[in-house]
Amino acid sequence: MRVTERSTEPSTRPEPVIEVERLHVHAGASHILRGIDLTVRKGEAVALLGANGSGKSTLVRALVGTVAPSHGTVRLLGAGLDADRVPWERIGYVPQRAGARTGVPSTAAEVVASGLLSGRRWWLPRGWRARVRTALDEVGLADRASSAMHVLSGGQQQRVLIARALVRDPDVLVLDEPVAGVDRPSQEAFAASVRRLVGRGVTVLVVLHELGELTELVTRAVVLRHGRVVHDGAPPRPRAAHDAVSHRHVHPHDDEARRPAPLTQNPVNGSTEEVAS
Ligand SMILES: Nc1ncnc2c1ncn2[C@@H]1O[C@H](COP(=O)(O)OP(=O)(O)OP(=O)(O)O)[C@@H](O)[C@H]1O
Repeated sequence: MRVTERSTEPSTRPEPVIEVERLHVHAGASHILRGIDLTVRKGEAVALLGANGSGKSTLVRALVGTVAPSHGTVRLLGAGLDADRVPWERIGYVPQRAGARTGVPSTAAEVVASGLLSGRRWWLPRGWRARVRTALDEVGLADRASSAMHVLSGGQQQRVLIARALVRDPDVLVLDEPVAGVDRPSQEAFAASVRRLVGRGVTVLVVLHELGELTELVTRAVVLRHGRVVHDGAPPRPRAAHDAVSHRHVHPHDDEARRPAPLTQNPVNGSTEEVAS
């Protein structure tokens, strides 16, 4: 009998937290995601970049189960999305342009507390006030707990929504353009919280148009173009020459786009370009 040798060495790589394999998403006749493979491991801070319409939000929505794949698989924290065993309480999600207006005037603390409710649990857990306070403190809004949402700036409202995701004390945080159009203090507060979270071993996947305040923090960038991954590795470096708004971008055709290449990022609009060799 032939015995297959297997290594008894424990793997030193952190375990995968997000696993996407051959993911395709269609919407009507549109083929939006065209075979995405992506593994994010525990403790990574990954930026998902790409031009408008490249599929970033669709990928994130497929990850959290709000968009159904037409083909392929998604696993979160080791559980397949299709098997309905994902521990959602360990996952924080901030959707793109999440509306803070509910029709009912709510305070920041109430909005954050709603993050402690889940599909199966309609009551707040013991100690919820302290958790809400900690989450608001995390985004620099400890003093605004009892402020009504509508009196907060757009950036502060967005920070409250981030606190709503943080109040679960998640192991994984998925954010879709959390700082788009928000004021500078909110961007800085956001970067500071991500830094603390990553320091605690939380895995972060964040859709961004530009790395901005997160430049030093993000260790890996995944760039989408036309529904495909065209770069997965070191974050693109901003280049001074691209600062000009008038700068023209080259968008290669699909065939060229399949070839991964080193990229630089236009800091103005977040689009990426291949480095001239
Ligand atoms: N439900 C839908 N029906 C039809 N087309 C859709 C649907 N959702 C997304 N799309 C299209 O799929 C493409 C990818 O959209 P998606 O929002 O994922 O891109 P994105 O990279 O997040 O863009 P942005 O940076 O502008 O947010 C776009 O062309 C969009 O118009």
